[in-house]
Amino acid sequence: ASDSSALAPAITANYDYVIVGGGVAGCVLANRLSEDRSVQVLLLEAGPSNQNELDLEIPQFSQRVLPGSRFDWNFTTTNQPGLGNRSFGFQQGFVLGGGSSVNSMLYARGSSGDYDRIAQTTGDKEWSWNNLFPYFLKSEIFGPPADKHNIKGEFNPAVHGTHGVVGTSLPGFSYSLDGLVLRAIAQLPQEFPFIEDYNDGKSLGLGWTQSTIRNGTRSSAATAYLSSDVLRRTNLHVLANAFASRVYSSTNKKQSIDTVAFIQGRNASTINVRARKEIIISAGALNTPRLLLHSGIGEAAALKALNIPLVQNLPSVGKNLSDHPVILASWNRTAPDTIEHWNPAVNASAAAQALAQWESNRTGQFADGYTNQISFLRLNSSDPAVKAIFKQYGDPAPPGAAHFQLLPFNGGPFSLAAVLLTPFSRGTVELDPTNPSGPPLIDPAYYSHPADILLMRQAFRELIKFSTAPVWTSNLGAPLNGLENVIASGLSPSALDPYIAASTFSISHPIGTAAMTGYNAKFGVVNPDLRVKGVQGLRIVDASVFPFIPGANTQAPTYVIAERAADIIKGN
Ligand SMILES: Cc1cc2nc3c(=O)[nH]c(=O)nc-3n(C[C@H](O)[C@H](O)[C@H](O)COP(=O)(O)OP(=O)(O)OC[C@H]3O[C@@H](n4cnc5c(N)ncnc54)[C@H](O)[C@@H]3O)c2cc1C
Repeated sequence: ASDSSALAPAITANYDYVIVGGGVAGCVLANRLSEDRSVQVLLLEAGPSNQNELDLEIPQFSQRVLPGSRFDWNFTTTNQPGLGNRSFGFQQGFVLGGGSSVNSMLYARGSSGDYDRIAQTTGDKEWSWNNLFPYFLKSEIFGPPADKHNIKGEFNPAVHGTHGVVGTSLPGFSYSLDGLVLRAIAQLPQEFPFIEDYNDGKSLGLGWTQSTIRNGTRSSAATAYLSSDVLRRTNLHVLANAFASRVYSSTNKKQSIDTVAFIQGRNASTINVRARKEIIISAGALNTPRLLLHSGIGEAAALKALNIPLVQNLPSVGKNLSDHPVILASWNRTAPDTIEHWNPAVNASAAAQALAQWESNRTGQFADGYTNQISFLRLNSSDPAVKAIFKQYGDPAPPGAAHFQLLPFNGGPFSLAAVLLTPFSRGTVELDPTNPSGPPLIDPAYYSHPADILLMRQAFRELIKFSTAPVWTSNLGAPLNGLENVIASGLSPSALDPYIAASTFSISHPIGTAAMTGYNAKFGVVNPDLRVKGVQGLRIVDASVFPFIPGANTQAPTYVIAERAADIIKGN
């Protein structure tokens, strides 16, 4: 299954394009660039193949793939002063398909303002929502849910692609919780309006989750863009278990990058491949800056301290790391259809039955994702506390865009997650001076900007408001894990802030560490055409190029960046 030789024929010394990283962006590029059969494309992926891995196919298994599995890079953050000095695992996909092979499959594009802001700040209007919209449709193939229920009123067909490759669909298994959530928003329609489709670029409210699931099976960048017919292209070479350690120039012009050094498998010797046209780094927001720094592209002083010869002084490499912090609030809930009911450790026969059903026709509980509703919500700017934050720090969301997301999880206990979509804090990815070739130092710097704790407090207050809808009175039990004290305190900052610090974790949406800025900007890593500033032959295409974190789960935005990048590279 994860035999890389099944994917790749013999390596040669030269290709037209060498793509480093077979995740969301890398798979898109491998597919689109190799559509031209006259060019030779090599895709290098550090992790194993995704093929024949049941854990990566069954949607409901997404939560058991990570953390700490062989499909995770197993990174850890540095100690976070904003979180009581805790550090924790920062999950990233280590497998063909990258994050999309292991993630929670939520499909969300963000608001038009997320993209218009990129267009504005980079001076390239082609990055605007209106221009990118066709690329969303190009990448997507929207299909029926696993249970084939009538989905009229649950989405807007006008904003979805039906001829693309990444499968998307609405929930394919219903739970008693679904009815409770809908009743809760009907009881609090001002704060939590229903939205038919949150993917039209402007919708705020709570609606049915769209997930990257097709025919009851995870649709990842690998299954979608590297399907068997694409892998049969003789001009596309996909190599798994191939870790790129450096990009460099084979000539005496050190800023003309044309070679990738990589190692395939443990203890293997280094292989060098040349790209006749260009090298594209798509290693993700944590590994892309790591590879750039190892290649001498980064802040001159930091590289000198590490004895890495300087190729290009770009102080912004590894800076501007942004991520969505998330906190959970949980209550006791007993119901016959919480997810635990199908957990093999809790109910082996129900789990075996669900597996048999999934194997026979790709339906049932295992064909569904983890949360059947999703929301995109703005903080209420007429609330005095919110007003004060915006007055002092500015409104971090583009006009009409969400500040936070609430996600209900059908567990017993029942949990509500609050995700801060618009953090001000910026962190870093650096090489570890004590072990430069080891894992990078990842410092998301949560709540290092004073506004973020205030914003998270407000998001949490909204979460608690949601939990006061009358429907929950008879359907939820006691609050858990210290939440009872926070509620008893009337959500006072002295109780709330320690709760937030203790329960914040990452939703694994890192971006921004090789940010795109205008051609004449004094900072940033890539130009609007995604070429590395001051370097020839090298482009970056992945989540690291976002200058601002989108107000959405980050895979759909990354798919669209990569689709447009493919056209830029092909000169379309
Ligand atoms: C646990 C988890 C849950 C998530 N849930 C969601 C969700 O529900 N919805 C959503 O929209 N987003 C979600 N995301 C985020 C989403 O998956 C990412 O935003 C997306 O994958 C980013 O794409 P990328 O191309 O930038 O990087 P990735 O998809 O991470 O791809 C990078 C690839 O490069 C490879 N690589 C790295 N370094 C090297 C090297 N030196 N040599 C060779 N290969 C290398 C990696 O192994 C990886 O396969 C989640 C992510 C995780 C980890």
